[in-house]
Amino acid sequence: MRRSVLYMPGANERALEKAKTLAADALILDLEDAVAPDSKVEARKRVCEAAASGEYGKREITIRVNGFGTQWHADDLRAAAEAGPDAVVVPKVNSAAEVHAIERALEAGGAPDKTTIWAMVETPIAMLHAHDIASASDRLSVLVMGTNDLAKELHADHIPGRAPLLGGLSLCLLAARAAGKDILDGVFNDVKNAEGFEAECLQGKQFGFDGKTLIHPGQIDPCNRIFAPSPEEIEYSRRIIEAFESAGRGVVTVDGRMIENLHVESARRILAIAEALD
Ligand SMILES: CC(C)(COP(=O)(O)OP(=O)(O)OC[C@H]1O[C@@H](n2cnc3c(N)ncnc32)[C@H](O)[C@@H]1OP(=O)(O)O)[C@@H](O)C(=O)NCCC(=O)NCCSC(=O)C[C@H](O)C(=O)O
Ligand SMILES: [Mg+2]
Repeated sequence: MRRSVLYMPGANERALEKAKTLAADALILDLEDAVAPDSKVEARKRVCEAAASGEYGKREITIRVNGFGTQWHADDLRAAAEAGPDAVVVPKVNSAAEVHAIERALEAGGAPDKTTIWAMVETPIAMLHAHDIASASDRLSVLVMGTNDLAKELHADHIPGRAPLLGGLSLCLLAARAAGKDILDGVFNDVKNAEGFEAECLQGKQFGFDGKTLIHPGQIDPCNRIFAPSPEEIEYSRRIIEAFESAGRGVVTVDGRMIENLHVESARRILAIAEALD
């Protein structure tokens, strides 16, 4: 499950420690935006030690390296490959060729097979290349929306409902699903605005995102709740499966709504998620 995926500044030892007790499904130990240039090298060492420590239980552990064209990129990738996290998160991926370069760097650095690539899509060109990126490699398992960078590049405002970003979000979702990959929604910056956060989680869930990236521990519980099947969804899923199976024909109605096999498949997916979370 990747409902809640928390970024943690790689230079913040207290946060790295605290994360061992948090209910996030996955952690992104960050070397990019949350780490000042002077602290990059020290943070790299700290984050790689944390990733290799095995002290984070069943949480997925990922390392976000600095991007292409930065002075830290190659050394970050080399160190991350050696640490062997569940995934390496690469910011501002713009093409399939960049995915291939990451793949080669991980292989050259001796990364274990379990270390996959999470590609961040956060520029206008990445929106337009989203399917090329998502399908470039079997090692790429997840697309991650970078909505702060995307809004910056678009000269867009951050507004409730995210109208300026919907085109990009949709393109990336289409790309991820067409390539059979997971996709995570971007972060919500206003950490004290619980109502706005829940509305954005719900929007992401309704769009079809697998989960959301987070910046604060207070965002984990509402995110886990919203991205899990609700009791109503579970109950409805059970009823439509039962109605369909007992009718023994191609189409039935439940609560006045048409139910075909494709709805039953969706209901089975929801029940499988609920069971996995139980
Ligand atoms: C946003 C914050 C700077 C807020 O910090 P602060 O006001 O200090 O938070 P609190 O005092 O409420 O913190 C309470 C305790 O929780 C711990 N904490 C806070 N954040 C985290 C975290 N992310 N992971 C783990 N633990 C965390 C504090 O240490 C406090 O602990 P304690 O003292 O024991 O009570 C801050 O939350 C923060 O730095 N968040 C992460 C920022 C970050 O990682 N940014 C980069 C990723 S987002 C991004 O880049 C998106 C993308 O690229 C895009 O383009 O959109
Ligand atoms: Mg970004």
